[in-house]
Amino acid sequence: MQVLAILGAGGHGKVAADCAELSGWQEIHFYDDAWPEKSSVEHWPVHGNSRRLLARVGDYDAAFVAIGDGKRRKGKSDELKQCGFNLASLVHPSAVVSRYATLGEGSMVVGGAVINAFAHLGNGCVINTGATVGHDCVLGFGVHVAPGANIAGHVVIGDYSWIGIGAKIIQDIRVGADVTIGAGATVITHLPQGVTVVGTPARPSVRHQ
Ligand SMILES: CC(=O)SCCNC(=O)CCNC(=O)[C@H](O)C(C)(C)COP(=O)(O)OP(=O)(O)OC[C@H]1O[C@@H](n2cnc3c(N)ncnc32)[C@H](O)[C@@H]1OP(=O)(O)O
Repeated sequence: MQVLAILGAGGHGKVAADCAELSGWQEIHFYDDAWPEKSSVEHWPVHGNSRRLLARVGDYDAAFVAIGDGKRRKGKSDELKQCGFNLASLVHPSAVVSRYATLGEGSMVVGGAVINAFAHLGNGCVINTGATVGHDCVLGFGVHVAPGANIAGHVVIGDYSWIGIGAKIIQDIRVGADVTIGAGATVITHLPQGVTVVGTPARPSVRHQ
């Protein structure tokens, strides 16, 4: 029996469990640092917090970190690896991942997403529902491409950047690390590290009083 531990019993964890079951994992055990207050998620019991999980490396074929924040996801993934866990990558059966693409460990590709030929994704990336990643793209660690976002060919995206729901990035664009692209934005210029952009064409977000 193939048993997977999922750390993070929130909405992202539920999607991960669904992807895992549909892709052949036979048993899912959740862990969450809100345990014991949080004792279950839907019909899945929560078996402990991350400290408990670290002590149970021999009980699992692999672990998956389902924490939305990319930096926390990376931190917890590193801890698990150092303790000897294999990190699973999860691909929903309705997603299409080119045989010529590479997907880093601890990543998840959700239903209806497409990753095209010669795209290379770092560890801990999330390609969410119906998102597309074009040919020859390079995504760093912990990049989240939210549902329905589209990334054209030859785009480079730095570590931990967040591509908002329904956003578009045209071809050959370079997006720095820690960038946030707002929902529905259209990115047509290179973006420096740490910026938040919104709108079409995407511009730095400014709050008006
Ligand atoms: C399965 C899942 O659920 S995955 C989750 C998917 N969710 C997402 O992708 C969410 C993406 N997040 C957003 O779009 C957010 O609005 C953010 C990150 C852009 C907000 O960034 P902030 O810098 O905090 O923006 P803030 O809220 O201060 O707004 C600043 C200005 O930008 C505007 N703004 C914010 N978001 C957007 C947007 N997506 N498009 C256009 N304008 C926007 C605001 O209206 C405001 O303008 P105003 O002062 O004239 O009203």
